[in-house]
Amino acid sequence: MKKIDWIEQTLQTRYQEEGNGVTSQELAEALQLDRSTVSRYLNELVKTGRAQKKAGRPVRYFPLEPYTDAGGPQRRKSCTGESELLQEAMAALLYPPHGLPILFTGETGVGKTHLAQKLVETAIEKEFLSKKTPFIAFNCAEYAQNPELLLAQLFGVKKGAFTGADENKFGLVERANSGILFLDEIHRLPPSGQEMLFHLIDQGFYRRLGETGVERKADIRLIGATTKAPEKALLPTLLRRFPVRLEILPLRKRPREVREQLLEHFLEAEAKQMGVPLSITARCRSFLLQYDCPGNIGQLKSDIQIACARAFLRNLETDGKKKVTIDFHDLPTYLQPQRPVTSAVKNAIAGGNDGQEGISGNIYRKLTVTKESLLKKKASPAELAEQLQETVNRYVRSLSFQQESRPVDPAIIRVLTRALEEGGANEIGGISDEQLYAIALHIQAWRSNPGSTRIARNELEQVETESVYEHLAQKIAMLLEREHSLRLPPEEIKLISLFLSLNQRPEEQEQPKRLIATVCLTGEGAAVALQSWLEDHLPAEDQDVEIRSVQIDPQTRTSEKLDLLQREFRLIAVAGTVPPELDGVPYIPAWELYQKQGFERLRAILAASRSRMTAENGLTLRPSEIPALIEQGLSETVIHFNPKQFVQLIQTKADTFRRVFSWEPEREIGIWMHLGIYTDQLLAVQLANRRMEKSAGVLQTDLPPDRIKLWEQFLSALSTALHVRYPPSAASEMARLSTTS
Ligand SMILES: Nc1ncnc2c1ncn2[C@@H]1O[C@H](COP(=O)(O)OP(=O)(O)OP(=O)(O)O)[C@@H](O)[C@H]1O
Repeated sequence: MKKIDWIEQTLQTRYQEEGNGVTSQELAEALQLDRSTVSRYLNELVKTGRAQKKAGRPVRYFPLEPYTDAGGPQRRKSCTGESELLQEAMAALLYPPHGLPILFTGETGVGKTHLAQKLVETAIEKEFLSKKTPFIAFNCAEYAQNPELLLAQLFGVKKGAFTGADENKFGLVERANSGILFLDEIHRLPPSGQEMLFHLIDQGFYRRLGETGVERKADIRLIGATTKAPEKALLPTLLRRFPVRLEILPLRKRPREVREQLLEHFLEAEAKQMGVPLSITARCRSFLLQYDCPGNIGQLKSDIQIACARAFLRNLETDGKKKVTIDFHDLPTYLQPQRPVTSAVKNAIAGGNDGQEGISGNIYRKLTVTKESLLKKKASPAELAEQLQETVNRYVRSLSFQQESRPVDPAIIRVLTRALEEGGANEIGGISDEQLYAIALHIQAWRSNPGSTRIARNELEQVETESVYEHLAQKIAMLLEREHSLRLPPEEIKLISLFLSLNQRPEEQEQPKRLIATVCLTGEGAAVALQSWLEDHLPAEDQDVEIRSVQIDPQTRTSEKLDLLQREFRLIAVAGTVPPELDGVPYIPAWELYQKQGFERLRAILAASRSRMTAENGLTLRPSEIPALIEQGLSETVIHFNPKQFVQLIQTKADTFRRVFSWEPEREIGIWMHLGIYTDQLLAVQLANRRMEKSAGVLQTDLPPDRIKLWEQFLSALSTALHVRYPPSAASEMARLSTTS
């Protein structure tokens, strides 16, 4: 940076701190420059209109224009209303000699990451930083379940630091040297990591994991971000290292103009992608400007993207019209409680809450290309409509924000549940939750606007449903009338019986579709990114595999959505940043999947799941293929023991286990993978000298003792070979996992 810019910018910062002008002596001290040099530059700034001075003794200098505004008034009015924050952050980022660490706080989706990126871009644009300045962004939540790995990612690892660390690896701190390190969800750093970080901030030195000798030097400017109250989430010692803390307000607390500007900005961006003129109805615009948006800018953006995709689809279907207009019905379904149930609602119920960033690629181009290729293949209009709708549904699923916020009246759910119970729904195989929700939403829609559902009575009457569903639907109608004075017309009752009957078909007739769940702690970041990556990379023969992103509860490691999905699909693998509590389903960490071996492992799982699909034709995975698959699977996942040795140990006992538990091959792989990952986690805890998790003692179980014994013996052999200590409950836990319920 040029000296004059440096002086101008320090003048800015000082002025903000002190408010009543700065003397050349004060500036000279702050910058450790000679006073006469500083005076010279200050006068130059005054001459060129970038500062002003107030006569007196001593003379005081004031900044004139915020330096972030070199882009002129247009820029200052940037759609984000963020210029003051940027200005403050810029002053901190460039504060000599190495910048001051900055902490952005604010609810999810307020734009913390966006602001950090913008800050660095602006600094580069204005040549305060060189174009080559590295900017490394890392989300600490992604490895929070494995603190060792998290620290290894950040600080690097020394070869041999632990089993599996077979080469020296440098960390992100090294990559960010002489540049900027952005740590999102910084509160996820374990205390030891927070300590390493403030040592780095204070001293400019750090060590790779496992290194003991000389420290390494790194000169980084640090930006942290957190959704938590920093006083509660960070160690006080680290918190004190952040002299500049900037809170980004949630959308609801920001002026209306900010929302207007954001709306314009996102619409413009979508119009650009569409390549056709885009407009929006007044009703829709005013809705978007005032609706409750708990996911902040991220949600507003994804809601607008959904509306645009739907409007574009309508335009594509009606053809001819060259202009796309977004109207109220294009808004995401969960914003429209009075909207009748469509297949999109059903899909959204099974798949919502999928995040903000959207699937990769341009949805409009995808739609246009799909349409053209289907037309070439001479697809029927119905097929065309179905395919296009499905493309939009996938997109909506990947963007839909917080399905939980879709309101369903619990009173209606209660009536439905009671009617189904009393009507004997269990005897016909039960009704799924998704189905229940779809019906509840429909009834709710009908109640708030009885004319809106426009049911074609005559057509419905021609559709046959079995009497058992008609009976159930009658029962629902009766209870609704009795308890809520809601009298459903006959066509509505018929429709409900159709909803009920639809549920039964797929399970009886077809194999459920295969599913890969991508998971992370928010269900939005890594999970969505992985979902779209997988959608682009699935082998041709596995294109039928459904991929859904899911949030995992950090405490329980479970997910209701995943439970729901498993009723509809056959879950063959989970990939992501947190291994969920799941029996017998292989888990592939995200970082591994992006590497060759990880992807190979996924291919193996896909192939195994395909052969299981054709198992009825006698094509199934052979037991002899299993060890190689496990070894391959574990080789990139585990770092604390040698997978080859582990597999050899398994093979000594594999036949016995197979005989006792009669696993299917896929299940067997899952069980061994589970044990491997579990063992690795235990070793990680033990190696880090952390207290071993409190064992619940031997589990109360009614499993046959010989099965538990078998596991006890095997775990004891593993204990000796791998130097791992299993808690007393491990054997019964493994026996429970491996026993088919
Ligand atoms: N001022 C803005 N102008 C344009 N787009 C923005 C702005 N702020 C945020 N966005 C967009 O909104 C989305 C969410 O923003 P971002 O990821 O920065 O939020 P965050 O506060 O970091 O959220 P989280 O805490 O969940 O990580 C991103 O797609 C981002 O590009």
